[in-house]
Amino acid sequence: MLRLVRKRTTMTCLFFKQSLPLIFNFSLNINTSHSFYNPLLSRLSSSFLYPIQSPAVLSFCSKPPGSEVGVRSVRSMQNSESISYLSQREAAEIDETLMGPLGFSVDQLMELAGLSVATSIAEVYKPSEYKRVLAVCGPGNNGGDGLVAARHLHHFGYKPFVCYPKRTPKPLYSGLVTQLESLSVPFISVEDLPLDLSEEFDILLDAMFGFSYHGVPRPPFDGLIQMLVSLRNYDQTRQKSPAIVSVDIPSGWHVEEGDIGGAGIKPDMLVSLTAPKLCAKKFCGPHHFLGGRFVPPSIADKYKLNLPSYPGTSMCVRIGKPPQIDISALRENYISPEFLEEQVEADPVDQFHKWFEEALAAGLKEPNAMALSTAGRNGKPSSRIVLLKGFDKNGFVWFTNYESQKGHQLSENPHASLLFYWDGLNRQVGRLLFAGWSFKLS
Ligand SMILES: NC(=O)C1=CN([C@@H]2O[C@H](COP(=O)(O)OP(=O)(O)OC[C@H]3O[C@@H](n4cnc5c(N)ncnc54)[C@H](OP(=O)(O)O)[C@@H]3O)[C@@H](O)[C@H]2O)[C@H](O)CC1
Ligand SMILES: [K+]
Repeated sequence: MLRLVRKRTTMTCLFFKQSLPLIFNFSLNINTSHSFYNPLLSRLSSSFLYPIQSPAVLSFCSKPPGSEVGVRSVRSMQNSESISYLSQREAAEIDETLMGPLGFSVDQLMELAGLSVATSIAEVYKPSEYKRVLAVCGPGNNGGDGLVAARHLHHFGYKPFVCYPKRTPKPLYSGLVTQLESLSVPFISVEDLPLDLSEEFDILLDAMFGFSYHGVPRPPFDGLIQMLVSLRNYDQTRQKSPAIVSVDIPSGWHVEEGDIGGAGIKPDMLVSLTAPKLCAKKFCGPHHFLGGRFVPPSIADKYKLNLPSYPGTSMCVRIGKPPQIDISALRENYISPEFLEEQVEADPVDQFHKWFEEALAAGLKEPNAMALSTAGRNGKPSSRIVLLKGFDKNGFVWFTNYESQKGHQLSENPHASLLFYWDGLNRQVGRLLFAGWSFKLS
């Protein structure tokens, strides 16, 4: 039974299962991760190939043209040549102004600085691959930033460890330590650190010294800096060595001149705070970020700061171009809970419902976005992202325009495929195959 009722911009497609029982085919394929092994996948696929038992009505209606969700603006590239750099004196002066006439407290600024560091790390190093973070914290505020960052990283799903050999007996610092202890973040003494840090950690957070560093490093920081230096050279051929992330200044570098002598730490990531210091011009690692989103216009004007603007609600912004990426090396190592055959719902729609609830609960962005693939009479497939507007045992509903390519293709060829990609749940869920569409326009 095929019914077509036309209205200007909307279309509802209905499938009446009883009238087309032989050509209807509905399956749900599951691909969650590498832990989901193929034999099971193939059995599941075949077991799901059955007609829906209830009277099937699959409908989809259209949105008027122009009502599509707006395209998000793409973050513009920042030219690192035009960025402002601060001298050591200017950095200290800005700090004093912020915490004097401008009414900030050190706790506040440190919290924002540490959060920026944690979010910068999360932008580049996913906890699925870079879980174990050792924060090496110094005696001053740079060390405090490291303690704050470690706490946020814990909440972001990383496993932080802290080496904090010269503790500052001020309430701010002891509070930060207590907060980490309450999260069971382990503190490791210098003596207990493994000789080869690369065995035990995926990220080394260098929060030893910031813009007040001077002279040559005193013990135990001389040794700690050497551990980071010996660990990492750019030409190293290890499969994977820990990423070194420096807070504000690579520790041991001259604040203005940089790595004098060239034997210092070579971080993979530098998170400059407020504005990059002069030494950051010498930074040639792949990831330079700016954090400390608290600079008021009076400071920016006074120091003629030319800094990239932070996108949206982000606490960090990349400076300069992202490194060239080897597309063939782009790969996540997914770790997902085991998924066994006996856990699968008998009805694929029930299974989908369960997963959709999980995707909603996980707070994923637009979990109802799905790739719809169709092919017209000529058999050439085309895919696009559409939004699921509802589903039940009768089918899945989305909006389309009757005059659109997909509208034409579906009217010529009723076969379609839906695919949901739920990143964050490590789940590429569901290929839903339909056949036997009929169209009702409303
Ligand atoms: N406005 C901002 O951007 C904010 C940045 N923050 C962070 O604060 C640091 C600057 O913090 P500060 O406490 O002024 O300085 P440092 O963290 O660099 O360290 C000072 C301590 O280090 C000792 N020190 C200095 N040189 C050496 C050395 N060669 N060997 C051993 N120890 C050294 C110093 O001791 P001294 O006795 O030598 O004075 C201090 O104990 C900035 O870079 C940001 O990371 C804030 O968190 C928020 C605002
Ligand atoms: K540092």
